[in-house]
Amino acid sequence: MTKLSVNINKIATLRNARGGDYPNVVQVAKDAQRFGAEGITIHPRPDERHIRYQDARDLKEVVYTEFNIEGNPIPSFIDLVLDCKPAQVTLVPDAVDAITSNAGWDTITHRSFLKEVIDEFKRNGIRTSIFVDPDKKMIEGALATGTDRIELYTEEFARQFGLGNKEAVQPYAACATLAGELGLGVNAGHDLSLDNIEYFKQNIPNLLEVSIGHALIGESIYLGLENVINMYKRKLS
Ligand SMILES: CC(=O)[C@@H](O)[C@H](O)COP(=O)(O)O
Ligand SMILES: NCC(=O)COP(=O)(O)O
Repeated sequence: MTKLSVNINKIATLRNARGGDYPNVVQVAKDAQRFGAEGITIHPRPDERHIRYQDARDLKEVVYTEFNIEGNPIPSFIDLVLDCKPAQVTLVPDAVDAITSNAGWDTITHRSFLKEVIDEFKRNGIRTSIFVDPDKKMIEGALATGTDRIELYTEEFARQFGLGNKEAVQPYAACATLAGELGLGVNAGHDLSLDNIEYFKQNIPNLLEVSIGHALIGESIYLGLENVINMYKRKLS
């Protein structure tokens, strides 16, 4: 079974557009779980352009499914995660000024840094995942960091699938197979959508979890959040 973790960054984007507290991210997290989400993902960025650090603290009180906090492990992020103690932390090497996540870790170059950070999270009982491109060398490098899981960065798959190139799933399938052989769990995310999720799921062995936000919230404008969550769950079952 593949778990659906709903990324609610875009709810915070909408809230922040007016400076108030509507839509309320805590209420949306509660509702998403009631509608069937098996996890809630947030990605607090240093400029707090959407999710704020305080949101993470508020959400930890209501997320009874799997709480997943993503981000670049700068000192303030590490402190936040250790304070919130989510079920999972996903490490993403995003630059402060990146519009969105745009690359996976070089797990070879950054091995000792990742290992140090991962050790600290694991000592605190937090499962770790690292965001990686579908490159076998990076999966092998991930093993040496001590991480529990990898998250396959799926933007290129989504782009190619949209162009009709279904073969683009192959490097992801090969990396998921290798990760399984090495004992690493496999998550995936970025630009997954109702259009591409079923094909991705069918082709990726042992896919434990997908985190989906941008498309899922956009689709919910037309189809409603409850309906969309259940559509994803059917495609992932
Ligand atoms: C890690 C990742 O893949 C991202 O998709 C991210 O969580 C989305 O971040 P933004 O919502 O800031 O684009
Ligand atoms: N880890 C990926 C994620 O949380 C959501 O990415 P996207 O669906 O907003 O592209």
